[in-house]
Amino acid sequence: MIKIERVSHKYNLGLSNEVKALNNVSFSINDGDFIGIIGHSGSGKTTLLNVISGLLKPSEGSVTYDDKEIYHLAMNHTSQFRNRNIGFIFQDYYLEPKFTAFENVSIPLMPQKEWSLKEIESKVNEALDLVGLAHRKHHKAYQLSGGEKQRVAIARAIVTDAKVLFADEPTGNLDSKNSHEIMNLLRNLNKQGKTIVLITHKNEDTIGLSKVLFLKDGTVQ
Ligand SMILES: Nc1ncnc2c1ncn2[C@@H]1O[C@H](COP(=O)(O)OP(=O)(O)OP(=O)(O)O)[C@@H](O)[C@H]1O
Repeated sequence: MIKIERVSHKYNLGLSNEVKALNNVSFSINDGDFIGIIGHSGSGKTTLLNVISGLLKPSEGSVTYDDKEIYHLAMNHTSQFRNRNIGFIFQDYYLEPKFTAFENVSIPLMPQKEWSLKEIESKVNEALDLVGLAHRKHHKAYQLSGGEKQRVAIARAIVTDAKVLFADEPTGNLDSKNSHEIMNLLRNLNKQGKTIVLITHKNEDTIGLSKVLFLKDGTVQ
């Protein structure tokens, strides 16, 4: 379970110029939830996602995973915790364009020296199979369509067996057919036990989710 308690965040731009991006946000995420975060541009969605996922220490408040406060861990433990437990999916995919689909998906397994090359190969193949892209594994990322790129990014997010997936507008660059397919893939991963936190602009993406939070000016409505 993830608990977000009294989280506020200010970006300090110097010369007493600051932006209050989050204001006293509290909610919890149960294991197996599929949470949607929706809100207008600038309402604080990405800031909130970065705070919950351990990328951005908030100015105030706490984020705990099973009673472990992530921002109290030593810096290297926070990144180790993220690498093992959390997968990220972004609107712009962030793939290495000249790496193959297979190589892109293998990247998160590299810092965890516990895997042999054989184990890495089987995990990557399994993840690519799960997203329906086994037949494109030797394609370089730049040779893939947008929908295929997002599938590779999802395979990369799940290859470490991460329990929680954070998806920041994963359908933002896709047409409606591909968006629908990516949302179905995320729904299936959720049915298989992944906890998912999704940021979206699109109301239709939030249909059937366990909880939808509407953010306005940094506050949950
Ligand atoms: N690094 C930063 N430095 C200063 N201000 C920032 C920074 N990042 C975000 N902000 C400001 O914080 C507020 C919330 O931004 P955030 O990116 O969280 O919103 P968002 O809801 O994700 O927006 P969008 O839907 O447009 O991506 C905005 O007013 C933004 O200008």
